[in-house]
Amino acid sequence: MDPSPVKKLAYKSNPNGLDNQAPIDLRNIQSVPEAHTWEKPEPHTITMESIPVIDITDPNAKLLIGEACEKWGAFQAINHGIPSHLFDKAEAETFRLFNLPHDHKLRVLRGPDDVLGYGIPRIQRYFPKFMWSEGFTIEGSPAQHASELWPDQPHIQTAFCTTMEECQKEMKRATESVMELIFGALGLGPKDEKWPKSKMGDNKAQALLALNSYPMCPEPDRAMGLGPHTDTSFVTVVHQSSCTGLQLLKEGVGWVPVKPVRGALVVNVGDLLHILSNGRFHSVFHRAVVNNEKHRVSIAYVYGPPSDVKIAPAPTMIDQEHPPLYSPVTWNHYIYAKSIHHNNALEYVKHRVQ
Ligand SMILES: O=C(O)CCC(=O)C(=O)O
Ligand SMILES: [Fe+2]
Repeated sequence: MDPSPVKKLAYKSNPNGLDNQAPIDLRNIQSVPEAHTWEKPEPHTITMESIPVIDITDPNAKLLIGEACEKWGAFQAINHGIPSHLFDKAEAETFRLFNLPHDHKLRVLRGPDDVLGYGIPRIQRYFPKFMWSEGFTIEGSPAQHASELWPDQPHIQTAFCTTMEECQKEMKRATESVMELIFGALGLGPKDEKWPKSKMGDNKAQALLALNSYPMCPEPDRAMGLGPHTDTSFVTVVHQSSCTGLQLLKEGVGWVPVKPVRGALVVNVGDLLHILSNGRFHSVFHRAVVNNEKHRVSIAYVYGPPSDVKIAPAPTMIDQEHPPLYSPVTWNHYIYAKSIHHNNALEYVKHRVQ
């Protein structure tokens, strides 16, 4: 029996690719090694524009979210009900993990085709240079990994696991509230028979908690925390703490920093939501830059449909002027397509008119 649907996600490693490697210890490095050097990454734009901050309990939230997903492909959600002290605890546990000696973290290194545990970013395979970051991915209880990380400290294992489990429970609840509004913005009401409740119900949605760590970098202009990418998910919900680093690509403007707002969750539209919206919602290119002052961490909840559900443009998004742009695709198949076609994966699932 497979205890975890998420483990089936097709993050296939590339035998010749950089994604097969273990992270190096990025602390105490005096200059950026050649394999980690990004030549002149485009600087961010100086602009007053930034993604909207939306109170999800506002009676207009559905409308505002729809506009934000069209214009930006992202927004910051406030009043989502997750108490700030839970994020303070989760952030403290995240630092506790990434501040461990490097060889301790390597005890829980992800295998080549594993999704869970410690490793380089999931998107590394798409880039010729290493990124200035490390990650730890959780689905459900991280107890097994915690016992390997802190073998003689059961109280630390318990604190880490309890916090991460609580964090997933709360992120799930908040993300489902946001998704309900997003579905509503697409004209898919809670009573809709066809979609989404009937398909997303029974707690079958797949989700991962991804802890990201960006150690201080001696030459931040020659390195990249996470290279420009879109997420494959419906949405990725990010708690980015007080340290800035996340930037979104806005057409005609450039790279726009996402200002940290205490307690807010950054909601990024992923490729599957772009498909569901028949191209109306924008799956946003984003990246994470690094700095030489502060070790930054972020906590991302990657949320998508159950493994057996094919995602296709919603019927409400289709009419004579808006024919379906994409063929139905499962999350798994889409991840596989993306591992081959990278940024052209959406083109690959474009509906081929006979
Ligand atoms: O660290 C961040 O702010 C962004 C994380 C992210 O883009 C991801 O986990 O996919
Ligand atoms: Fe991302």
